[in-house]
Amino acid sequence: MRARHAVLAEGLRKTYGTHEAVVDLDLAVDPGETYGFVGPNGAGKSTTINMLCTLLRPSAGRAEVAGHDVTRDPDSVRRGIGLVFQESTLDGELTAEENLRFQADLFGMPRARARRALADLLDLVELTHRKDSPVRTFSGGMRRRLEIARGLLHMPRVLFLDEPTTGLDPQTRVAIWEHLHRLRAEQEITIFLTTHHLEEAENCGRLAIMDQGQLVVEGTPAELKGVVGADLVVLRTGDDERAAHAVRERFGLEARTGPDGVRLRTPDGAAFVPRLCAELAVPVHSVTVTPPSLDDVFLHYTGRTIREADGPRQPDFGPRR
Ligand SMILES: Nc1ncnc2c1ncn2[C@@H]1O[C@H](COP(=O)(O)OP(=O)(O)OP(=O)(O)O)[C@@H](O)[C@H]1O
Repeated sequence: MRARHAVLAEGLRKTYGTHEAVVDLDLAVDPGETYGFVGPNGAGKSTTINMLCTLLRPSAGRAEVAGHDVTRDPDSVRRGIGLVFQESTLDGELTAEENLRFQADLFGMPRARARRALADLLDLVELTHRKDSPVRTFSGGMRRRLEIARGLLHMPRVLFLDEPTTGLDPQTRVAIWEHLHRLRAEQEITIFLTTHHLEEAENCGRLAIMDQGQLVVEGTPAELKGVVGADLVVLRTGDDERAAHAVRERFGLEARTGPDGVRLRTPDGAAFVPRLCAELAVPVHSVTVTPPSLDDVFLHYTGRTIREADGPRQPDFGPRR
């Protein structure tokens, strides 16, 4: 029988001495979901994933993964999950195929089944043409794809990915996500990942924002952004002052002029723009609509931007307001 939840945690806690790394965590992830754990460095994401993967014993509370209790039945949990860690654990001297075969042997997979699974997975992550090359000759993105394939070799029900695209360039990040979406659709597995890249979190069906060991809020990216509020609409017009005045009078919205044009906020920018252009009586040269970002959500709930919480980092979340 299939477990009702792919991942379930109740009052899960991890304490290191007096430091509470994870505090009374409750969560439930359905089979087939892509669930993201988002938060700055030190939020407790890896500690949580390690408890769920049976690599770390909880200090209190309980968790079930793929239908099995992580403390009472860790072997069954391990058989039901695949893992991709932040650091590469591939052997650079072995070829892609040898790395996978080594893993299949570890799992005691019968040869014929392993051969088929291996060929299918190399195909899925588009590495068949490089299967005989030593992994040391692979790019970062190729290695990560191979690691994902390796994590899937024994056909787990839940794939855990700790920071799946950290250290990869934005194009490679997008490519990895194309693979992840495809494999979720083709293999119907649950994906549970941690990330502190907010743009990556957009790929998840549901997100939990974590800060200082606690789950701050949970929801779909759209729900979370909806809580923060309105889209930003920026108009370039023939007469910005007149346009701003008309927006205030006609639509009752706050509108300000600035070097980039007229700025206003409204809950559904895309639906509002056609009406605005039709009724404004000022020529509109261009319109941009920017939805609230997940960074806005993080700020809303924690009082800090994720970058402030993280310390100095590269600006990789796109434009901020
Ligand atoms: N073995 C340990 N001993 C003591 N403290 C630890 C240990 N492992 C983690 N911590 C602390 O627990 C907290 C949570 O760490 P964790 O690695 O889970 O965070 P994270 O959200 O995964 O961060 P990152 O994105 O940097 O991996 C941090 O304050 C960390 O310093």
